[in-house]
Amino acid sequence: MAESVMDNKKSVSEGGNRRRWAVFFAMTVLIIALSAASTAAPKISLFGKFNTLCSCSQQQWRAQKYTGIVEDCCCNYETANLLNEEVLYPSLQELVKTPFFRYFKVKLWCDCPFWPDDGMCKLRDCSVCECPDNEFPELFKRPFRRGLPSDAPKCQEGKPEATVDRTLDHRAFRGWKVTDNPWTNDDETDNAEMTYVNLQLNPERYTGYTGPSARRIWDAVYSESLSTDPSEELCQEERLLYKLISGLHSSISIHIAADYLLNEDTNSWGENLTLMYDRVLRYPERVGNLYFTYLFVLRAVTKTARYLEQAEYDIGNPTEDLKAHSLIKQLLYNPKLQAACPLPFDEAKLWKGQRGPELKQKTQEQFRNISALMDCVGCEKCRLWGKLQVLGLGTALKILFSDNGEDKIFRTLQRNEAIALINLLNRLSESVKFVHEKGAALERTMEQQSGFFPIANVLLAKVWPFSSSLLR
Ligand SMILES: Cc1cc2nc3c(=O)[nH]c(=O)nc-3n(C[C@H](O)[C@H](O)[C@H](O)COP(=O)(O)OP(=O)(O)OC[C@H]3O[C@@H](n4cnc5c(N)ncnc54)[C@H](O)[C@@H]3O)c2cc1C
Repeated sequence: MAESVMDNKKSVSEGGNRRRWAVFFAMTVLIIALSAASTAAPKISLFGKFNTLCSCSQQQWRAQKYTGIVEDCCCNYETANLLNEEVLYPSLQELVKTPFFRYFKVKLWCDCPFWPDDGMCKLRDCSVCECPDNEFPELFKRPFRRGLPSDAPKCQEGKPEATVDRTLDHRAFRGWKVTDNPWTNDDETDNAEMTYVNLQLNPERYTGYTGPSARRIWDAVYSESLSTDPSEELCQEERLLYKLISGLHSSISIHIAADYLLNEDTNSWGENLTLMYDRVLRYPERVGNLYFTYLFVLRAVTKTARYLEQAEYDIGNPTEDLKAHSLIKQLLYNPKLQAACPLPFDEAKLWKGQRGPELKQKTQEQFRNISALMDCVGCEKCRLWGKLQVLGLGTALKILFSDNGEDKIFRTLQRNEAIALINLLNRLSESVKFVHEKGAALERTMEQQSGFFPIANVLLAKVWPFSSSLLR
């Protein structure tokens, strides 16, 4: 009897346990289903209200996240993407490979005017590599044959003792002037410490430059570009520098992520999409600023069309010279570009108010300080691309905002400025292409990944006390 009562109790208790486990199991399945549903399509709030977005319209929303006019510009995202894909990206990719556009003159060994150099670069890839003799344009070599040491005609990147004869510059690029750019800190007319770098051999990619040194540069650059309180409403002129720098920063981050050292032991390189999402895509403002900078620089390039078309691309190789010239014309006078986005950015609207001249002067000083900060970048390759792109921005600013009259500006455009401008546009074009092609899918994936666990956690937190009480 006692045994049967015990058996009875045991079977009642086992039956109860089975029920509790079944309830717990059902709850768990429900949580997983709800979490998956919430990330897949319709948003279901915990309070039972359905978000009106259906799966399809949500996808549309994502695809059209960057739509309409790019803020402060005269061209929309859709046109910018289309033109980039069909016209600018293919032409620029070819153009930057030509000898004229791939050799950049730069002062790499510089003293930081603000604080001691604290180079934090971890990788060999941080340093700029030498370019082989056979890569160098013949015309560069000629003056050396007339008296200079015979081992001189090579790129001297990374070697402070190597210098480039200034007569070289004039001979190689007849018709290009050497004048100082008022927007930048470096004296572009001073060839003394300049070296030539083959940009094709020094791609902008992950270098391992990180930590307090890099952070200090960016912090200083942003505090210079936004001297006003960011909470205040800013006019377009006051936003200009911040947007240009932020767009450039997005582009640098995209290039780091697109060519990342995935495994140092095996030296394998590839895309780091998580990094791209974390640094750029999850912030729509940074993506918007990338498009802004792209259109701003594009406007500067199209504004100089007449001059760039007539300039000499003579590096001593008639085939290459012709190629550079015809690619430039192809790019500048592309009918699609002229029809779809004739004025990517309207510079005539700026500096008009009473404070216009004063604001312009202030902006120029701020930009000169930003350009001086590039001498503090503690990684040679980052400094190379930082200097090139800041000179490219300075050239765009000079083209769009000089008071000297168009002819004078164009006549004082330097070869190195044209190289910086075109290479900067190419970098931005690569970044825009990357964002356009991979951005939406990447955002979806990342949001799904991060969406599942928080929702599951919230549900577990709500359901767990109840279900665990059932288990007791
Ligand atoms: C001029 C320069 C060139 C560089 N070039 C290279 C390179 O070629 N290769 C390389 O590996 N590293 C390069 N670096 C370093 C790289 O940019 C980062 O600083 C580094 O990878 C560390 O990144 P982080 O995650 O700390 O964020 P960082 O990119 O250093 O950003 C610092 C802070 O700036 C803000 N921020 C970031 N992006 C934006 C944006 N688009 N708009 C507005 N605010 C933003 C955020 O608050 C962020 O926390 C360069 C640095 C500088 C200053």
